[in-house]
Order: sequence, then C-alpha cells, then structure tokens
Amino acid sequence: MGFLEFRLIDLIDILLVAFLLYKTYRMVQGTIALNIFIGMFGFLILWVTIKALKMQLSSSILDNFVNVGVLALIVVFQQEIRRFFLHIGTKYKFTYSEGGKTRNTMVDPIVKACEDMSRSYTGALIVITRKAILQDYIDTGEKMQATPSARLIECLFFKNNPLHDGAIIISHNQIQAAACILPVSQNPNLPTQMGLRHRAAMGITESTDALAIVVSEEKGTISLFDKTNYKTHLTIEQLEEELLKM
Ligand SMILES: Nc1ncnc2c1ncn2[C@@H]1O[C@H](COP(=O)(O)OP(=O)(O)OP(=O)(O)O)[C@@H](O)[C@H]1O
Repeated sequence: MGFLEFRLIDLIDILLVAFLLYKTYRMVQGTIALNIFIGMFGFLILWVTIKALKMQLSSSILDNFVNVGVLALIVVFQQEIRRFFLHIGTKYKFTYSEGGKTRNTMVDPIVKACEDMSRSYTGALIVITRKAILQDYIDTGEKMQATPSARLIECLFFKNNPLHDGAIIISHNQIQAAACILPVSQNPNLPTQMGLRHRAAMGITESTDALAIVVSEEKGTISLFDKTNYKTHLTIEQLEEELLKM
C-alpha cells in the first residue's frame, strides 16, 4: 500500500529533477563537458554492474573513485556550475543597472567602428559586460578609462598599434582595458574556420554573462557571441539591433 502511494510532492520532485537535468543538458550541449558527462555516466554504469556482480577487488577500487566523485564533479564542471549560477542570478534576480539612454551612447561608436573595421579587414574583439565585471580579464590587459568613440576603437585595433592584439573590454560605458587575454573555448562544434579570436569570444560568453563582437581580419565578417550562442555574417543593421536589445 505504502509502495503505491504517490503524493503531489513526488510529482513536483520528479518534475524538478527533470527540469534540472534538462537545464544541465542544455548547458553542456555542444561543449566538451557533454563528452565528460557521458564518460562519467559510463563509469557509473560500470560501477553499478560490478557491485551487482559482487566483484570484490574491482568494486573496492572503484568505490574510492566514487567517494571523491562529488569533489571531482565540482572540479571538472567548475565552468558549467559557475555559468549555471550566473544564469540564475542574471535571469531571475537582477536587472541591468545601466539605463537605455546611456547604453545607446556606446552602441553607436561600436557599430560605426565595426562597420569601418569590417570594410578594412581589421581584426577586432570587443567584449561588453553585463553583470559580471570581468576584473580578472581586465587585469590581463592595458588598463584605460576612456569613453568609447569609433575612432578610438579603430585606433586600438589598428595593426601597427602595440595594443591591437587581444580584446578590448567595455563596461559602464567606458573602455576599461585593451589587449586583454580571454579564455579560449574548447567547444568542438565551432566551425573549423573560426580561429583563436572567435574561440576567445565564445570562451568569454561561456564563463561570464558578457557579450562579444568579432570582426574577422581574414573575411571582414562581423560575428556576435552571447550566452554561448553565436551569429555570424551580421549586417551593420543587425549588429545595431542586437546591441540595442542587449
Ligand atoms: N585568448 C585570446 N584572448 C584574446 N584575444 C586573442 C586570444 N587568442 C587570440 N586572440 C586574438 O586573435 C588573433 C588571432 O586570431 P586568429 O587568426 O587565430 O583567429 P580567427 O578567429 O581566425 O580570426 P580572423 O578571422 O580575424 O583571422 C590574435 O592576434 C589575437 O589578437
């Protein structure tokens, strides 16, 4: 009788687990973490089988691995866990602190600079922050506090400028730093023609809530990376539209 008892709270429990599993899958989908996830699942099946067959020696060895399993999970999925909490925090708790009016003042120079750099095949990587301040990444570059203008952004990425390598980071309507080094994405599903500049743009969206724009030096194309997704071959109008609704 007790075995068949099914309460409303059990239904909620099952739905919650299903929701969390779905969210976890969406988060690791298309990243190297999915392969690790599958590997761990395989290991778990092996462990359960060995237990069921009562294989003493193998079981005692695998037990030790399983005992540190939670810690190992935290270490291996550090980026994904970080992103998960960041996603919850950004989506459900906070609102963006900058008003629409001030935001627009930096959209115009960025769009104009991208238009010019795309025409002149000047490689560029521009990061725009949301909630996360990205201090760790700002510290890797040359700090500056400058109001963005199209000419300044273009100067920063001009080939002979010693600061042209790496990314500029814009936050609170100021260019905070240039020549910043970003984390490089390991996503195996990115097209092979996307090199390190594009992977660095994807990398920053995987570990923070920032948005990144890439102008390709090779093709002159403009791509936008946001929340681990990307859109490429954007027109200037599309770029502007995306930035305005950011
Ligand atoms: N980790 C990084 N963080 C920031 N910028 C980086 C990083 N790695 C590479 N870059 C930038 O990318 C440039 C190399 O770009 P690469 O040609 O490999 O990329 P790409 O995606 O093919 O871009 P493009 O289409 O412009 O050639 C470097 O000169 C540097 O400016």
